[in-house]
Amino acid sequence: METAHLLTDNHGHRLQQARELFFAHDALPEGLLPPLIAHSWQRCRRFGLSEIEQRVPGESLDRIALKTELERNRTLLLQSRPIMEHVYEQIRDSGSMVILADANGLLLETIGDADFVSRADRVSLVAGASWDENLRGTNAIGTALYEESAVAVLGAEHFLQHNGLLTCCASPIFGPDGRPIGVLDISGDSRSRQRHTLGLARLSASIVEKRLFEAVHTNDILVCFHHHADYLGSPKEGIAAVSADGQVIAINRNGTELLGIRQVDAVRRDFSIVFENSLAPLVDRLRHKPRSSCQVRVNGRNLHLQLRGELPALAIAGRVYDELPAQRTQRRTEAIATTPTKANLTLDTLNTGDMRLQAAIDRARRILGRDIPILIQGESGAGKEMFASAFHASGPRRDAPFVALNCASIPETLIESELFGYQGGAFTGARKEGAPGKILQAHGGTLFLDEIGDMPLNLQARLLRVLQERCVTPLGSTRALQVDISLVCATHRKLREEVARGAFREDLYYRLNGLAVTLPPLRERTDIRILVDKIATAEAGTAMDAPRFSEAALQTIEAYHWPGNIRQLFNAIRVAIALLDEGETLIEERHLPEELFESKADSPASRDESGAPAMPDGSLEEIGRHVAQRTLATVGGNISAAARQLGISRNTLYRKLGRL
Ligand SMILES: Nc1ncnc2c1ncn2[C@@H]1O[C@H](COP(=O)(O)OP(=O)(O)OP(=O)(O)O)[C@@H](O)[C@H]1O
Repeated sequence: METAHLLTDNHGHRLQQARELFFAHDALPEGLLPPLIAHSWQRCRRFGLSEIEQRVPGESLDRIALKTELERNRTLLLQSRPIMEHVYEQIRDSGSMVILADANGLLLETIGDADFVSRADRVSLVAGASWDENLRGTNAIGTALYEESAVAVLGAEHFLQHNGLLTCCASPIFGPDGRPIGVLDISGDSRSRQRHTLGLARLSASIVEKRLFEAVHTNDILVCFHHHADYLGSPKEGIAAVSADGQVIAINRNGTELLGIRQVDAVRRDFSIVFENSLAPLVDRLRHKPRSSCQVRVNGRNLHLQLRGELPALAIAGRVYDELPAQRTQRRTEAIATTPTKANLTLDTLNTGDMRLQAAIDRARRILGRDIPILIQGESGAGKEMFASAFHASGPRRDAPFVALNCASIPETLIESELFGYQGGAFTGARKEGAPGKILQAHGGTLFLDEIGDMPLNLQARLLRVLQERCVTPLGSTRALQVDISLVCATHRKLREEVARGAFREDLYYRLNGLAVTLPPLRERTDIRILVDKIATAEAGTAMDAPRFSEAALQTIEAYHWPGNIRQLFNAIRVAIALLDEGETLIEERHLPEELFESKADSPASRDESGAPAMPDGSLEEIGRHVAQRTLATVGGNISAAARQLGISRNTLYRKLGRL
C-alpha cells in the first residue's frame, strides 16, 4: 500500500520536518520519508541540483525535435493512446491529467483537465519537456524510470520546491524485450490525493505492455499462461512469443515471474525446456479451439495455457513448422551462424593427461558460471577454439548459443558489421532486413573471439564499450540493445607485448584478461600418444575398426616438431587413415606424410623451397597469388601471420588471394 502513509493527517507536517532537516541541516530525514524518496533526494543532491531551482536547462524540445521524438516512439504512442483516454475517463472529475513519457523521461503526450493543464504548464508538465530525475529532481516519472518500478511522489516529496503543488503516480512501461521504453503517469493537484491512483497507473502500464507485446509478435505463436485459468486474457497473464520451430523469442515480465526464471534463461531456449512440455501436441490440441486452455505442469506447479496468434499448419516430432523442416533449417543456419559445439566435448573430455593442459583446464573449471572473461593463448592450431567450446559446454550456458568470430579471417572492413550487426540499409550491400551481428546472436550464451589480437584498434574501443555497458548498438541504429554474454577470447599473439607496442588497447586487455590460460604447443605435450589414439578413433568413426599405430610410427610422430600443432596432426592422421588398404588397421611410417621425416632445419617455415609446387610461369598476378597461397600454407592458414611474413597488409593479402 504505497500511498497509505501519505494519507494520514500529519503527512504534510512530517514532510516539512523532513525538508527542514535535509535542506537546512544536511541531515537524513530517517523515518519521516519513504526510503525510496530519501534515496532520490540524495541522488539529486549528488547531481548538484538545488531545491529552489525554477528553470531547468534545455527546458523543452522545439517543435521539430519533438516531432522526431514522437515519430521515434510511434508504436508506444499508438498502443498507449486508447488506454490513456480510458484512464482519463475514469479520473475526469478529479482535476488530473494522464501523461506518457519515453524511456528518458521526455513527455510525449498529455491528456487532461483544462484547469489543471494550465497550472501544469507552469511547471512544464507539457509535451517536449524532460522529467528526467537528473534535471527535475525527485518526480514520479523520472524516479519510476530510475527505480524501474511504480512510484508515487506526493506534494513536498518532490525535490524541487516549486513542484510541491503536484501529486504524481507513475509506472514504467516495459517493452517486449523486457527493457523500459516509457512511463505512464497520472498527475494532479497535491490537495486531490486519490488512494488508488498508483494502482491505476500500474494497471494501465501493464495493459500497454501487453498491447505492445502482441503488436510486435503478430507473426508468432503466443503462449499465454497463468496459475489460475481466470487470469488468462487479463493484464496479469504471462505471454511468451514462440517461433514456428519451437524457440521462445520473447517473454513478458509476468511470464518470467510466473515461471520463476530470468528473461535470459527463457529467450532463445526451446519451448520444451522452458515449459517442460512439447509444443506440437499442444498446438494440435488447441488449434481448433481458440478460447480453450489446457493444464500443464511446469516446475512442479499447474499452469493454465492458451495459444493465440499465428498457429502453424504442421506438427512433426515435437516441433511445429510453418514450412518444410529442411527449408527452415537452412534459413536458421543462415540467420544464426553459431559454431556447433562438438558432441560430448567438455573440459573433462579434453583432458588427455598433459600436465600443462590439465592446469589450464583446472583453472578454467574454477570460473565456470562466474561470467569472468577468459583469454586463451597458444600457438595457432594448439586447440584454442576447442578449449573455448569445451569451456562453454561445461558451464551453465551450455544450452545457449556458442558463437565464434575469427577476427583474423575476415577483412577488417567486415569485422564491424559481423560483430555489432546492422540495420537494414545501413551501408551499400547491406541486407534489406539487416543482420543481428555475433554479439546479439550470442545473447544468453558465449561469444568466442578468436585472434582477438588482430582486431583493429577502432573496433577495440567499441568492443570495450559493449563489455562495459553490456549494450550493443547495431550499425545504422541509434537503439542500444542489452546483451548478456560470457566472453572467451583467444590469440596466438603475446597480447601484453601488443599492448606495449600500442597495437592493442591496455584497457581492453585488462577487461578481457579475467583469467588467462596458455595452451602448450603440441611438440611440448606429454600426451601425444593418447591424443593420436583419440583423433584416429574419432576419425575412423563406425566405418572401420579403430586404427592402431606401429611403435616406429608413434616415435616419428613424437619426434616431429609440429609447427601446425593439433591441426597439422589431425590432417596427418586423416591422410594416414585414407592411405590404409581395405581391411588394414595398422598405421605404419609409410602411411605418414613425408614432412614428418624432415628435420627441423628443413621445415617448410625455415627454408626457401617449401615443398609447395614450383613457382608457376605466368603473369605477375598469378605469381603473386601463388606466393600468397604458399605462405599461407606454411603458417597453417593464418592470414595475419602470412601477411606479416610477406610484409604486406591483410587486405593486400586478401586481394592477392583473390578473396576481395
Ligand atoms: N583435443 C583435441 N582433440 C582432437 N582434435 C583437436 C583437439 N584440439 C584441437 N583439435 C583439432 O585441431 C584443429 C585446430 O584446433 P583449434 O581450431 O581449436 O585450434 P586454434 O588454436 O583455435 O587454432 P587457430 O589459432 O589457428 O584458430 C581443429 O581441427 C580441431 O578439431
